[in-house]
Amino acid sequence: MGRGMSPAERTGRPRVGVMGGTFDPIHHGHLVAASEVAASYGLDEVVFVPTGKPSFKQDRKVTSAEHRYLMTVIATASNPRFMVSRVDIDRPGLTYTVDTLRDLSAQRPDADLFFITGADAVAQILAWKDASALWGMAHFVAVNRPGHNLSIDGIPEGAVTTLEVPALAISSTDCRRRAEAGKPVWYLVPDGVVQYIAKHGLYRGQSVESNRDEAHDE
Ligand SMILES: Nc1ncnc2c1ncn2[C@@H]1O[C@H](COP(=O)(O)OP(=O)(O)OP(=O)(O)O)[C@@H](O)[C@H]1O
Ligand SMILES: O=C(O)c1ccc[n+]([C@@H]2O[C@H](COP(=O)([O-])O)[C@@H](O)[C@H]2O)c1
Repeated sequence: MGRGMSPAERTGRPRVGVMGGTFDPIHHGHLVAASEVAASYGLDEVVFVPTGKPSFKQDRKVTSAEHRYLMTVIATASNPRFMVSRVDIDRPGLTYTVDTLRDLSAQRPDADLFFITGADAVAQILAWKDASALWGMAHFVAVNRPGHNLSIDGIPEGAVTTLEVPALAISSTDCRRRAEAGKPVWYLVPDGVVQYIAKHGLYRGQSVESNRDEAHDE
């Protein structure tokens, strides 16, 4: 049984969700997406994987990986089925899902992997590094997201399935802008993340670093 199995197929192997994201900061849209996919696909756990240097966000500043990692740990701590992995933040260079899945597969050779992605991310998936290799490494689950059309046109049949989840019009961009303007982010992000943002003065011009991959700069 390959990892790009049909989601309905029960192999007896652990079913592990992989929720990749920059999580700058993590918000309830991410958590609801992971929870809904876990319930619908019978996942045993979901591993949240904060990106190191997200390849599609090189034109913007991104908060340091350690802050994003710790906010993700805080946000997921109360759910016994949610885990957080450092594979992407500990790997040098730009973050690519082909590397994420390779590393997680090596750590969990017994598991079937389900990569969870929102409508905006799945729309670009054919432009991801080694896209054609991805379908054999995990099954992809695309969830709806307000403001984005959920389309899987052009993706090989059966590689991606879609799931309608409760629509939460929350984005990390909006959370950052609100924090920067001194507006509340209560109930958009978990309480502990609100407190973490305030404690470290995030999104007020501090703690951001360039997201350029200096190793690739000329
Ligand atoms: N409100 C949401 N509902 C469903 N999926 C979401 C939502 N927000 C983000 N996602 C998905 O979660 C994954 C990680 O998203 P990411 O960390 O980039 O958050 P974001 O809110 O899109 O951030 P930003 O606004 O900074 O671009 C992506 O697959 C994205 O599509
Ligand atoms: O592999 C790629 O080329 C690739 C390009 C863009 C995004 N991704 C992955 O998609 C997930 C969401 O990314 P982002 O930038 O929307 O936070 C995250 O796990 C990224 O590593 C992956």
